[in-house]
Amino acid sequence: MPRIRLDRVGKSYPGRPSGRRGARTPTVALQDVELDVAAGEFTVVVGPSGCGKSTLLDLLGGLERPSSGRVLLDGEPVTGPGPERSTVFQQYALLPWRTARANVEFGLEAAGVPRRERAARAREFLQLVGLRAFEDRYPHELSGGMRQRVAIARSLACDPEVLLMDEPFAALDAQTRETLQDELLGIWQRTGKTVVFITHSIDEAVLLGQRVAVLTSRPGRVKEVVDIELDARGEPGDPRSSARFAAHRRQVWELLHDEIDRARTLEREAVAA
Ligand SMILES: Nc1ncnc2c1ncn2[C@@H]1O[C@H](COP(=O)(O)OP(=O)(O)OP(=O)(O)O)[C@@H](O)[C@H]1O
Repeated sequence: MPRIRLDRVGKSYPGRPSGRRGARTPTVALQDVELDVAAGEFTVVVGPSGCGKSTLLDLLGGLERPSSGRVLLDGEPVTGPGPERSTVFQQYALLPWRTARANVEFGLEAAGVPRRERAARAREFLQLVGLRAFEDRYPHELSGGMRQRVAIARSLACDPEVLLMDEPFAALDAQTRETLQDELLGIWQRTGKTVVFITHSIDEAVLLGQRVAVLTSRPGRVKEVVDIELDARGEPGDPRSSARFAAHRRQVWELLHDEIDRARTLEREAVAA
């Protein structure tokens, strides 16, 4: 049984009232999405802007309910958020009045973990993301990359089985982004978590994903799932410069290209309407 199964999932949002009668045309964000994610797998989702990627992650996180179809976790329908899933967002949602360590402890408090164990676990996970020396710093004393590391440590400290990541590195400079990509891969290899990761970057998708699911323009469906085979993953040298990386990159780009064009046309039509 897959850890996650999206079974013909659709999601519509009520549209804004428009016209003299105030009629609402619903926005169909996702339609008939089929996707399985095995336990321990790193799956990346890419797709044109507005095709429903964040919606997909919200459904997995239990923050939204599907309008049709089923979202299953270990065979059971997802009915809300749960401790076995944790989301990392693009903007590091840290509490500014808490130190790095207290931010990591935050989720553990909610889970009822005793104080001593909280402190030890928070330190362990700050160590894992290379921030042990910064545990007493407040968010405003940390760089963007460090803050995002704290957010990742906070998610991991609760030991979720599934890590949901919504463009977690998008706001970072290129160098910090590469460092965090490498760190995340290392953490994933060590911990064996199931990861669903959303990105706009094809390079990031090919580097991180064992599989890359390419969505169509809205309403988003799975156009194709590309298996990424990068032997270089465990080898010395940067996998980004391998010939296989370039081939996968091209493959994903070709799948995405038409969808991005279609999404732009739809956007232009919507503006003109
Ligand atoms: N709460 C909401 N109410 C109404 N419409 C929404 C809501 N959330 C998302 N949408 C619409 O659903 C569609 C999909 O949005 P979503 O944010 O999931 O796309 P996305 O692929 O993550 O976009 P981007 O790549 O630009 O971040 C968009 O047309 C968006 O306007």
